Amino acid sequence: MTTPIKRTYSAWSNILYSMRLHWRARPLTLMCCAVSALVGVGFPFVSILMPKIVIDNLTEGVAPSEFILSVGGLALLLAALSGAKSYADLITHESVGTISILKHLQTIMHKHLHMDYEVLESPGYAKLGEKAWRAMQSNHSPASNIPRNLSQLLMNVLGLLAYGTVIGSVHPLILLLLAVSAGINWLALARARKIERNTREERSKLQGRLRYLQQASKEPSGGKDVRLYDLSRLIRGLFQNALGTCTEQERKVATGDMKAQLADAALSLLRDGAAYAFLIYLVMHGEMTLGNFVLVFAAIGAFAGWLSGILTSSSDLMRALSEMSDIRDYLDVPDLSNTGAGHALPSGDRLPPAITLRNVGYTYPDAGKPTLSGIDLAIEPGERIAIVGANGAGKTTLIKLLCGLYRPTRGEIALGGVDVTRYNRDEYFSLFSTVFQDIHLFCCDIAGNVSQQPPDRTDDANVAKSLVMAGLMEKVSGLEKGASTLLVRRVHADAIELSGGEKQKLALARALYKDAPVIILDEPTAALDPIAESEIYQRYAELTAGRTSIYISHRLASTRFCDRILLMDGGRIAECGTHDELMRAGGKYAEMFRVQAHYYKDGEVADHEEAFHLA
Ligand SMILES: Nc1ncnc2c1ncn2[C@@H]1O[C@H](COP(=O)(O)OP(=O)(O)OP(=O)(O)O)[C@@H](O)[C@H]1O
Repeated sequence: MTTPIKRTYSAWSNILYSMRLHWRARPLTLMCCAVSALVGVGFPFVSILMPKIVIDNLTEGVAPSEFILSVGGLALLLAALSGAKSYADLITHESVGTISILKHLQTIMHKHLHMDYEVLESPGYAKLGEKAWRAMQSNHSPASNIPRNLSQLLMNVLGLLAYGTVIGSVHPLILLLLAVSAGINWLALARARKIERNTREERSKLQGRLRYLQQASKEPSGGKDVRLYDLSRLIRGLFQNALGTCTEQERKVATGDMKAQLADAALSLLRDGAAYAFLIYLVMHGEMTLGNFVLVFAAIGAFAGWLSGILTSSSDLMRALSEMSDIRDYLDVPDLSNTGAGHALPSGDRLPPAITLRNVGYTYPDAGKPTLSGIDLAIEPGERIAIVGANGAGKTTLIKLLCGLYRPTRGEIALGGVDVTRYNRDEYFSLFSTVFQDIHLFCCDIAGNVSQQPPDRTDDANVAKSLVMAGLMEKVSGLEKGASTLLVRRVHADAIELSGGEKQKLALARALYKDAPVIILDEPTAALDPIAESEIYQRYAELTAGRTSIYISHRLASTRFCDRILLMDGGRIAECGTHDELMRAGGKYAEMFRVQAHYYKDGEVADHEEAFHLA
């Protein structure tokens, strides 16, 4: 898997996407956006029309009833428009950003839960994520407010047209003056937006780093090292550095914005001054009525507002659309595996057919060289395989490939002769019960952590049986609420904490509960005490009965109860055979075994070995 590709979404595509999202969630918000735009022009227009009508009526000496009718009618219209605007603004304010954020959070959660693990883990996807999270920082972020941006833009355009018509009817020269100043303003704003665009990638990266350091400072798991190794100075230094660069970048953007605003203010002063002088000239020479003077005077003042409104709202819209692309890039990363209908899984027999690896290789995304290469292996149904090897030899990577979390970048893995990529991904996952080295507990009770299902779908008898087999029942039955005891204190105040070994037993119980035809255990006893470990060895045959099993361990002696041992070295299977065969071969396995055996007293080794033979 390579780094996810950044797509290009046109402005129209992002607008449609956003409108569709809001329309599906709450059509009223879009209607209110439209109302807000129309009333946003109508209300101020009627407001500046009113003084003209009052003056015209007075200077023309209309009848009092006609005066009251026209002015009263306008006053009522103003009240109605004001009410409509308040209501529309209330709805759009309250809903637009919130709808967008909630919808995206929901979609992202769904995406995270269902996407290919390989993509989820890839650095390229994490980079896309930084940008997307930045774009969704709050319900006020631009990308969350596209309908409001559009409404603002529409209002400003309509305002410009309406007021431009009024001003143009007096003298087109005034309009030309206003248009030229708008052009200059646009250039200043475009420059500011360019700075913002050019620094966005860097700012996202920096914010990602800041978030990581924040996280590192508060994670209890890392808190021990922070204190005992006095890491605080290092973390603070890195944080200060990132913060300094981040502030510098943000300042660049703010300075660009400020310059654009200053240019706008200076131009407005010049432009309005010149236009007002021209109006005064027209009135003094009798070329304009007093009523029209009042109207156009007010229109010119507001015209600048519509103009800068267009510039600001279109620039905000561009930014919002560009940030929307960041969100969609993140959401639209495609799955690589087959999530549709797949080849039917072999059924009937409980054991899955043979799993065959042919010349399998795997290179991590963005890694320079392959982690695994040239793996040829046929795992027979019901076979008990042990995988051993030095740190970083590729054992965990191999099992991630086997259980479908990764796709080989070379060669093929087949189940019953069928390339596993042809099976539906989730159906294929159902074949495997796994215990990985890093164990995650979920914020539900112990039973839920074992069954990985909601309470109504949890088989309590199976939970109890799995806990007994994993050696955790003694602990659980000693708890006041038994298997209903909650885990994860960060979420539940009355939750309990499990020790490292207890977590490992819980993970084993989880694997046993699932009861899949293939069980994969990656150093499942690393955190167990010697008695618990020995019990697992003795029960290994029972635990894996009727299943194909793969067992990774650094304690070579513990792998003797397996049918076959694979020794991995440098991403390849270097040796393969039974314990006796490998010892006779006198290769790396024999060397590693002797190094370990050396640390056991003869008697202990003998006891240990006896236990293995029982399995
Ligand atoms: N997500 C990853 N991205 C990039 N490289 C990785 C990733 N996971 C592991 N590696 C690299 O792949 C190599 C093999 O790792 P793997 O975890 O498969 O080794 P292992 O044999 O299980 O090691 P150990 O005995 O320490 O658990 C390591 O050198 C590691 O740096």
